[in-house]
Amino acid sequence: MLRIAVPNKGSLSGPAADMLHEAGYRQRRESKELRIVDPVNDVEFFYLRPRDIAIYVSSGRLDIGITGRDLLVDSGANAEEILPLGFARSTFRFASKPGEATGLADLKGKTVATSYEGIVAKHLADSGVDASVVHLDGAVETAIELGVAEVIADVVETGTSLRNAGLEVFGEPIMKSEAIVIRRTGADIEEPKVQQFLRRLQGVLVARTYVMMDYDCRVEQLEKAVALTPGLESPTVSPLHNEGWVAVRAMVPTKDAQRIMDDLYDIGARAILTTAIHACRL
Ligand SMILES: Nc1ncnc2c1ncn2[C@@H]1O[C@H](COP(=O)(O)OP(=O)(O)OP(=O)(O)O)[C@@H](O)[C@H]1O
Ligand SMILES: O=P(O)(O)OC[C@H]1O[C@H](OP(=O)(O)OP(=O)(O)O)[C@H](O)[C@@H]1O
Ligand SMILES: [Mg+2]
Repeated sequence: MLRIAVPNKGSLSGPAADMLHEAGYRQRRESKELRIVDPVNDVEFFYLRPRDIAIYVSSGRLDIGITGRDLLVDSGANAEEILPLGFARSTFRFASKPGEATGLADLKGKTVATSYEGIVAKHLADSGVDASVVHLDGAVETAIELGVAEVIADVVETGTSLRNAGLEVFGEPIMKSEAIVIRRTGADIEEPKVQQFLRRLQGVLVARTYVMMDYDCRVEQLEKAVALTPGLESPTVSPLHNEGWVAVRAMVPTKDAQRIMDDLYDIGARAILTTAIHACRL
């Protein structure tokens, strides 16, 4: 049975459970459940603190985990990213009161408050900057106002939390993060059960980012039309009863669908339809 660690709280937990549900796995009904078995799919899910997941997976007792890239790096655990999942996207950045710092060099001798001590200490050491780090569990934006630190290093998504605290980012982003699937470093990812799990999640990712597009066009316009909708491998082209016309079917990225429909219309394609993809295996 495949044993999988899933975040039980915070920004990662809801989207991770949604993705697993979309991939056809049974998920817990109550937030107090700490583990459930999905006998149909031969999988057991363990609901753990996001921060602890890399540690459990690195021990080898759990086969796979879903966590954040920043949490994996921060833990220093012996686990590696095997699939990015596209949600809980954020950057990890330094911030201070406006005008207090413009780059890493300004950190010398200062105190940096963060919940991600591992990332920050390594970044400072790699950059040869001598600054102290104070660990806080969360709400680190307040640390400057309350005199615990002059600088913070934290997760930034919209920037609202920083703005509300009157702080500004400075320097280059320390890292970009998103939810990822992890496995113990060096463990076999070709194992059939692991591959099947990854294919299911990849199917959800594709279903979320592509739509199916169908349209009719004149044979003379086919090459131009196909250039607009090349599909993943190659579009399906079927003859229509009306001579000189064909029906074309191809997957297109959802974000480009409206523009592609306009371009197809302009070259004479008609009956242009898009439909959602609910699941797929590429
Ligand atoms: N506002 C946010 N937008 C996107 N991703 C976020 C946000 N806040 C945290 N994350 C991501 O979520 C993961 C951290 O999850 P974790 O549950 O520890 O923190 P949290 O979501 O801040 O929850 P809490 O602090 O309430 O426990 C990290 O990968 C981080 O990058
Ligand atoms: O740029 P934003 O969109 O404002 O998002 C970033 C904020 O979200 C998270 O905080 P959370 O609400 O999880 O509180 P925490 O600091 O206690 O973790 C993170 O720690 C930042 O504070
Ligand atoms: Mg948080």
